Amino acid sequence: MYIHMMSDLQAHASLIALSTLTLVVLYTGVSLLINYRRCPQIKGPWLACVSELWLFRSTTAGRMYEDCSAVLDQYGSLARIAPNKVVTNDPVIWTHMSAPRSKFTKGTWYDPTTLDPNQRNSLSQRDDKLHSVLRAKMAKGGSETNDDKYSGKEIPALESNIDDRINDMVVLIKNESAAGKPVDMAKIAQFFTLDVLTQIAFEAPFGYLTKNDDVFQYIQKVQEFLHILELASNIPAIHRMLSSRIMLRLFGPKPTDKLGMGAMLGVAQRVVNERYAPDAKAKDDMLGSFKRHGLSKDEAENEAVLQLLGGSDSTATAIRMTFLFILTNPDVHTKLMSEFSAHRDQISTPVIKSVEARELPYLQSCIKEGLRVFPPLAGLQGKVSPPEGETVNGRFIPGNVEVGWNPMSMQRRREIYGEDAEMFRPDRWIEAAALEDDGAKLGLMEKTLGLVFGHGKYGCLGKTIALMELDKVFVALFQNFNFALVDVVRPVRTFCHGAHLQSDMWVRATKKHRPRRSLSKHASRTPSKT
Ligand code: HEM
Repeated sequence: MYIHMMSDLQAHASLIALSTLTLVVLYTGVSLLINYRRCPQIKGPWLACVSELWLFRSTTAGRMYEDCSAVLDQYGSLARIAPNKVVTNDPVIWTHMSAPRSKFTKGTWYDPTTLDPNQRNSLSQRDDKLHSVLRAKMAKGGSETNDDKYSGKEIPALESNIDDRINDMVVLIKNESAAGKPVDMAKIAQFFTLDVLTQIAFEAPFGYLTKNDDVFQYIQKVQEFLHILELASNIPAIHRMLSSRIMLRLFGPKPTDKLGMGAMLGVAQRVVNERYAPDAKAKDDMLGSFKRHGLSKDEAENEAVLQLLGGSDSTATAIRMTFLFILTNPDVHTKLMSEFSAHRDQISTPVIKSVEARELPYLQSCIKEGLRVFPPLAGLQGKVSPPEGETVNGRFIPGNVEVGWNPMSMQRRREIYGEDAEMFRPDRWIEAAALEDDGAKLGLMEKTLGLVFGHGKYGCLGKTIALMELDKVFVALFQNFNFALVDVVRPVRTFCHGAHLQSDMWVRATKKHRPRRSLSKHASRTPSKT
């Protein structure tokens, strides 16, 4: 009797186990099928078509950028990287999605770029109406694409502020090299961009260059945080988990922090409070412009800190990589120096003016080529298709699919830039300008290159500032110094987590002796304020 009961129970248990297993297999199979059917028109690695595991694995390994480039090579200009995510390197699709009246909107990728859980900023605002209201407030005149935001018109001292920071950078390199020390150009490039941006945002530079120090350990802390940010952007479930109130209270940046992003929020709070006080005097700078155009106190705080996140790593990468390409291509370096010599009388000292730099075609070609071969921002920046789906450039994109990009493979398209698109060759821009085709080729190249700053309703708000920095920095570096790489085997350490984390770009700098005005007379007199 007992034995009979036991065998009955065992049979029962086996039946339950089998049924559970069958249900799990069925559930998994149906889920994978449902996942697959969300976007069957667009092909990609099988794991990516049925689950988020492919994207998760690639992002945690820090290989998302290379992996997306490889799937685009394999599957064509639209490839699937998750059940409801695809990646593209097609400039027509990318331009279309960000056009002012496009029905595509910002996707979940942007959610983690919210710095304050109670307030979306211009980057993280996904509601198109609210986003355009915010952008219009931040822009002079509120033009549709708002390209004149942060421009010299809104901040009259912008150019002279950048000139002062260029002088600080030259002084720092001069001092280090006079002491016989190698200089880390990866660090110096970001000290420069952070000093420019902290001055624009908070009235005075934090003095990264003058102190030769990572003030608030901002660079170190942001580098640590970018890996998580990329993971949360690519995998919404991780973002939901990290953005819970408890997690934010425990680990989120707080204005009371002594270091990192939180410390920046603290400075932003203090400076904005002063500026928005009832008796505060109006000023002709970035915060003055924010206030004039109706940004609330909280919005101004958020936008001030967002600039640092959006504009310091990106511009620093553009400086580092273009510098490295010029330094390691002797023919390019020689042509650039010849251009500087030929235009010696038209180049202001100690710092070239932006309008003068725009008249130097070879310098401009180097800047364009650096941005092209190594686009500074590499996150997916996905835009969601309208619910009914849409056909763009001959490809149907089903509804509610997030389309991200891979700027590096977009900027190396051979049919646009030539068979040697992989190479840093500034002359391609000069050659395209000389073609007798009514500017067709050059126009296409410039339009495609422009996308490194985004486009239309989502275009970069800091493009004018970034280009002004680039106009000046290479003239200052290569006119003042001879450079040589310290480590020719590994000239720079570089990892990509949406932005490029770069360090250890050690060079030996030797001051050139040229009959120029003394730098010390023109060096910055702006006080540090941290
Ligand atoms: C070489 C340097 C830079 C590059 C390549 C770059 C590129 C970009 C890109 C690709 C976007 C996103 C476009 C999209 O969502 O589709 C963007 C947005 C943005 N950038 Fe930049 N950027 C640079 C420098 C700067 C600087 C210096 C600042 C600030 C002073 C800045 C502020 C912003 C802001 C506020 C946004 C959000 C715009 C919006 O969604 O309305 N950027 N940038």
